[in-house]
Amino acid sequence: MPKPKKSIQPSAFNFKEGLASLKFVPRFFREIRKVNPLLFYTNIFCRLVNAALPVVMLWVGKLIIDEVVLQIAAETGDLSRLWFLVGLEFGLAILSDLLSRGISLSDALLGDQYSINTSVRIIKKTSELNLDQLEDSEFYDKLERARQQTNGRVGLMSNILTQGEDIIVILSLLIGVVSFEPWLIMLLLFSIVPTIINEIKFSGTSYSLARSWTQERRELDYLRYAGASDVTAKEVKLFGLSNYLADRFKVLSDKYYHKSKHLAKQRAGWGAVFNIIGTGAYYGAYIVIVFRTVAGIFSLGDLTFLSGSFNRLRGKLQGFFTRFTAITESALYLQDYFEFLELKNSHGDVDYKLPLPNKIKQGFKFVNVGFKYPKSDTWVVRHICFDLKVGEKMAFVGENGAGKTTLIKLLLQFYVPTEGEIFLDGIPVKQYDQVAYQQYFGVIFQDFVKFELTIRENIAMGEISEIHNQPRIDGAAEKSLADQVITDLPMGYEQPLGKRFKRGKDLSGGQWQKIAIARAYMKDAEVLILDEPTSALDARAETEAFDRFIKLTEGKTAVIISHRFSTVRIADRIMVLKAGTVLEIGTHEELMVNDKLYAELFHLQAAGYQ
Ligand SMILES: Nc1ncnc2c1ncn2[C@@H]1O[C@H](COP(=O)(O)OP(=O)(O)OP(=O)(O)O)[C@@H](O)[C@H]1O
Repeated sequence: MPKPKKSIQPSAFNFKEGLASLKFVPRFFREIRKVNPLLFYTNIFCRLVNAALPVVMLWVGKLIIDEVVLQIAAETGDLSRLWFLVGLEFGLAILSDLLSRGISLSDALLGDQYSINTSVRIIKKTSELNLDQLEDSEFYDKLERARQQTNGRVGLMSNILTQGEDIIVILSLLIGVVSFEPWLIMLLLFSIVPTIINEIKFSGTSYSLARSWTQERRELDYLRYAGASDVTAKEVKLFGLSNYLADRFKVLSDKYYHKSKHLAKQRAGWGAVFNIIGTGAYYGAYIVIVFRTVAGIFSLGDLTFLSGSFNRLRGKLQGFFTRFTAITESALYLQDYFEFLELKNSHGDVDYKLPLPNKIKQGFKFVNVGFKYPKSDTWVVRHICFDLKVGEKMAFVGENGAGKTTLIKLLLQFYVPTEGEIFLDGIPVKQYDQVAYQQYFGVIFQDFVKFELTIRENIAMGEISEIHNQPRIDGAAEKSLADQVITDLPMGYEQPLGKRFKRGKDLSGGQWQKIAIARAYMKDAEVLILDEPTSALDARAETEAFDRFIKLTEGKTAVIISHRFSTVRIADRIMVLKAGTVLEIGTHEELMVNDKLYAELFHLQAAGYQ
């Protein structure tokens, strides 16, 4: 049984850190307000009115009891004031109920809208970042914590607003109690101090435990996915992996469970002890109030008002402190979310970026380019020098891991070369505006995305603003041979693909590739790159796809990566890579004469077909 790698301890939590995280709260509220100002202000208004009600209701209750006592003693028979007071209390009770429901409703609606807004921002932020950042596991930890932000923040919002509401309730009740018996406040303080100590002791521990487990939680999510998803189901069944994955999941989650159980038990144990002390203090106060009432110092109404107010005050104050720690913990997640939003593209902000030429004039030039992936000491490619001339069709070939895809990623500025420089029309590519630069390219990678959306959307992803431009979509589908796939589907372009959704239809590997290639044609890009997108096509379809590609992209610059030499040979020039360096470069005929790796591999494949 594999064991989780390290022992995870929640780091010691600093109470000050919790307090400091509160500085994110104003920004949080500004964002919620922006999401729906009307709902936001309605919520605040309802809470303000609701906050004034408890003390008013307790006071009306006191007046009712005093009136009842008066009526019993005086026997006047005039009950109109009593009925008025009862009616008033009834009205207040209904108002309080309506306000509470209004608050819950607006909390839920605001929370939903805010979570949608947060998810959208996370998607957009992710798209702004560079590939080296997206491929980093620390990035995934940040993303995971930011994602948690999207669900849990409804609670934070209502906690903070309830806190504000409770401050008003506490102040109004305090004024009521102090005006009768100032010393009761001493008892009150005594009754809540244990709660405060308890909260300070444990505040932040849940957050620091959860934070220290971010990576393991991602691992758990992944194991859940690997063990229970349509994508992995075939192999899980065939290799009998279900128990292995389930056990691995259980070992890791049990470890978390034990840690959080220990924390929860400690919290509950201490909480119970401190609560008993607090309850003792309350009953001390209650006994004093009862004695004073018996001695005739307080009326019966005063008794109910004071004991009611005291009890509520204690409850509200306890709630205030408990909620306070919940708020500081949640605000720490807020900090994670805002930190995520502030992530900068790793290529940095450069004050001025050159505009791109409308048309490429000369082409690209790699000068002594070398690259190591982040956090790696290995040169994946090195001393790479070649030209990709405008209008040229170039093919990259080489064994697995030779560095072909890496060169494409460098050309696309997904990564910056560790040494050397890439030029476009004589200017280093990093001087151009990166977003505009990447728009130059239409690329289909070997691991292209199978969007589980309609065929129309899958093709239009190449140029999404043209999704309703039927002739353009038809043209792209025809060029990539996807039109044959579409004709056979009952819903045509509107056919949802994949198995995830209702009416979805899955395609064969080759059919998916044709749809993906249509995406490249959809974009009227200056440079087209096909990174092994035809590996699942049958031999006839692949040859046809490449022939078409060469013809249809007449005048455009293109790069093709393929392991099939029979198709690669039609490229203008072929670059052969070996272990990250350029071994040979030239036309098919030149390389055959050269009689090195290309000629060897070509003969090897040709022999396989004989
Ligand atoms: N994101 C990454 N982080 C670290 N190393 C990577 C990453 N991507 C690729 N590599 C490493 O870089 C080397 C070159 O990979 P690359 O994908 O460029 O090869 P390739 O020639 O396209 O191979 P194939 O024909 O198998 O697609 C490999 O050794 C690979 O392990």
